[in-house]
Amino acid sequence: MPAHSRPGFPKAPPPRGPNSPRIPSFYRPRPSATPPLTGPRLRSALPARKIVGLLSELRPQQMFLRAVSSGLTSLFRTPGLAAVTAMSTGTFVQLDPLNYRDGARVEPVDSSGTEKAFEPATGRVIATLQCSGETEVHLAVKSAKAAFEIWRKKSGMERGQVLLEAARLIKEQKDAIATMETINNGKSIFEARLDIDTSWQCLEYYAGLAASMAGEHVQLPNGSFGYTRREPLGVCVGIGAWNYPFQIACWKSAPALACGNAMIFKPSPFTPVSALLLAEIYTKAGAPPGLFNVVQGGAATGQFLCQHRDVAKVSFTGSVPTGMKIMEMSAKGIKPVTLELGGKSPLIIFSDCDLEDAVKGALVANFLTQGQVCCNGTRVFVQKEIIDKFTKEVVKQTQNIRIGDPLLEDTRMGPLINGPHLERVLGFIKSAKEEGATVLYGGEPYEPTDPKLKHGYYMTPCILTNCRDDMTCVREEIFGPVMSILPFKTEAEVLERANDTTFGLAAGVFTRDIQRAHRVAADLQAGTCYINNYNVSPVELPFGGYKKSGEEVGMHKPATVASAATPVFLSL
Ligand SMILES: NC(=O)c1ccc[n+]([C@@H]2O[C@H](COP(=O)([O-])OP(=O)(O)OC[C@H]3O[C@@H](n4cnc5c(N)ncnc54)[C@H](O)[C@@H]3O)[C@@H](O)[C@H]2O)c1
Repeated sequence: MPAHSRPGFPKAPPPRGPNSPRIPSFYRPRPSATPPLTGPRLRSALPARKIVGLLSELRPQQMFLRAVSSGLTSLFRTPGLAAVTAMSTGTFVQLDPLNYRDGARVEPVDSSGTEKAFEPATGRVIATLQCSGETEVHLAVKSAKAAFEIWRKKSGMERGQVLLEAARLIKEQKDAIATMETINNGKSIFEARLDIDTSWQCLEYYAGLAASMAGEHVQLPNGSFGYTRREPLGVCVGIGAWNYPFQIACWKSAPALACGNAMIFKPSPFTPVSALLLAEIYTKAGAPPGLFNVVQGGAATGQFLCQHRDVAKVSFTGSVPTGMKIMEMSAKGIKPVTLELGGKSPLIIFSDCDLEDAVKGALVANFLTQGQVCCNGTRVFVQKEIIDKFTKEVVKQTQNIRIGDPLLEDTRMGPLINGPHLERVLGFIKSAKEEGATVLYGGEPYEPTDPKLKHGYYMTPCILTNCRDDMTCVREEIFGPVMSILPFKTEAEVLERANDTTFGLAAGVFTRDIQRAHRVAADLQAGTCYINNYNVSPVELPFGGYKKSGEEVGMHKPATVASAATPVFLSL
């Protein structure tokens, strides 16, 4: 999941009707007299739940911020999330409990160890989380089951109202949530705000769907009739990645809750903080306590969740190797699973493109969130006639990307998520050079001039040329700001090379030839294909993958985003 608010795209969708292509997958499929349908019938649905309001309004006594300024350390109660908005890099520490159960923050009753969460911009520890043990996971499931019994009896309209209120609260607190996201994840505040927009939009979207998801009436011979009902699955588990922490929590919980389920969400241990804000918002919006619980932890906690006999479904966002384990565990319990996994997506730039847009598109496809985006178009295929011109311009624009304190308004690239990940990304660049690639620009550790950022995990965005399809940097997901440029001659050739991958999350094409654009989009084996744009993710469209990028059981329903908007420009 991306997850993915994308700049330059039309604004907030209104709630949609039942015929929308994006059907939640958290309903229990029911036997039907009619031939099986794709979409609603094949998919299942997640739990719905209220939003708990602001931290300050809910439990001011539990929210502390440690402010470090001018060498002095003070501990004070926050006057609310608004205080977070006003915070600067290097000052936030989260001391509240990070689990959420029965409508309140709690410490887990048992734990399988602790994990430290960092502020990537400074390398400071901002939270130490207790990894929930088996007993805590069981308590979270028990609490969610009780909430489910209340929630499943609500009408779709009632569930939609709670989701709408939650969306409103997110909107109201957008800047504060975005600030928290930037502090814990490192993405620029400019991007974090866009993520929060697609978060509340998702809740609004499913709020609109909730009341209209219905079963069918079927006429039978001799005046008899039959009908189908749409029933929620029960307690669903959401497991998230660290690159879009709040947005992933919303994108998983909104469809689940809209369909009448309860959800237990486990964030990545790298980004434990913002899911709590969503839990509090749901509670404040009127969800019964327990409907959206948060348990913190790593692999062991995730396994307890997946293996729990009362968990009906697992929705996972993360890497392919973990996705395989999740699928295996879920198979043992005959549980449906949704997998949103990694990618190595192609971006194809034909010589008849609008070059300026194509360059912007390549930047957006590679450097958002410091390149830590699942659907990034990191294999940039450029037609030979324009490759020199394209490369020169893309290097020029990349040099202008402002790297630094992610909370500053004009920063466009912040730090990577942590030290080991930065080392891993730099390792890919080293091996690319060893295999014969040329670094045209970047790919080095970077130290911003501001001394408080000295221990942050920064690097310069990297552009590689002289790449071949068989190189490690071209085949494997790097998950960092590394663009590989590859020349091509013909449409047929580039299609074959673009599809020659075990992934299939996204793809892009830049051309002025409208017929070619749609022909190529149709032949690309990818869950989403962008035409003359990249990395826009409207909530109305499905987001899934081919091959190892993951998908729900069922037919591929690839989305093509043919954009009239210009790709957002990353440099200032
Ligand atoms: N397709 C999408 O929508 C999408 C969106 C965002 C990120 N991603 C992918 O996510 C990956 C990066 O995220 P990551 O590093 O957090 O991935 P990861 O697979 O390491 O971890 C993802 C989550 O799974 C948990 N986990 C790890 N081992 C587990 C186990 N054995 N059982 C249960 N849970 C377990 C982690 O604690 C974390 O919450 C990239 O590959 C990226 O492409 C995909």
